[in-house]
Amino acid sequence: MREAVLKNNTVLILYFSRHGSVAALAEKIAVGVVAAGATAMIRTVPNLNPDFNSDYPALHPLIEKDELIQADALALGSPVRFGLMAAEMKAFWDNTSDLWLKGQLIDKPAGVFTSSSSMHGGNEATLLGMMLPLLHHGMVLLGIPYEEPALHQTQTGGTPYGPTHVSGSIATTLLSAHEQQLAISFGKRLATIAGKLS
Ligand SMILES: Cc1cc2nc3c(=O)[nH]c(=O)nc-3n(C[C@H](O)[C@H](O)[C@H](O)COP(=O)(O)O)c2cc1C
Repeated sequence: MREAVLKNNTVLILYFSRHGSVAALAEKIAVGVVAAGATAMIRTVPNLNPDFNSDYPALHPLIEKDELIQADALALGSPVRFGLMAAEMKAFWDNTSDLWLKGQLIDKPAGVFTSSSSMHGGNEATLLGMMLPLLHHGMVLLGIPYEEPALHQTQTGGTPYGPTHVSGSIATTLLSAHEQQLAISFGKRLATIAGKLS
């Protein structure tokens, strides 16, 4: 963290996760948010798949749109689904045109995170795609600067576009040390910039 936050801002960490990997990243981002002196509000979105057979019990409440308006910053997470964000998360954003019409998210800092099973399975493409609705809403996008040593060192996940986890073929939710470090650093940065902008 470069500077302390100026007041107790709230960072909304909004994610979808089927097997817990994205949820594990969300928890680490929250650690960074809290370390920077801000409040972490973790929320999820409803499952849409009728065949859904998750081994991950959702631990966090479903998002209410007012919470998105009230938050000072946003970290948005989804698993990679064929190189894109999950339909569940896309459906959430497809239902935000009322906020868009009123410009209610303009100038809020935001960033994105994801988990893929394979190293080159589309995690960066997914992160970039997740940024697009946030840009349409006028949000201020943040990634992870290369001053963070783990970004140079990682042999697992973690990108300048946002935190990632490579869960592997057995879909482990255990994050590597570098993945954890980058998620924490990202949370600190979101909280710090939110404090500067508010
Ligand atoms: C329908 C579907 C599509 C997927 N597409 C990809 C993909 O394109 N590339 C990849 O590496 N992993 C892909 N995966 C694997 C998930 O992204 C990966 O297991 C991720 O870690 C799951 O996150 P979660 O544990 O939070 O649900 C896909 C999984 C599903 C169910």
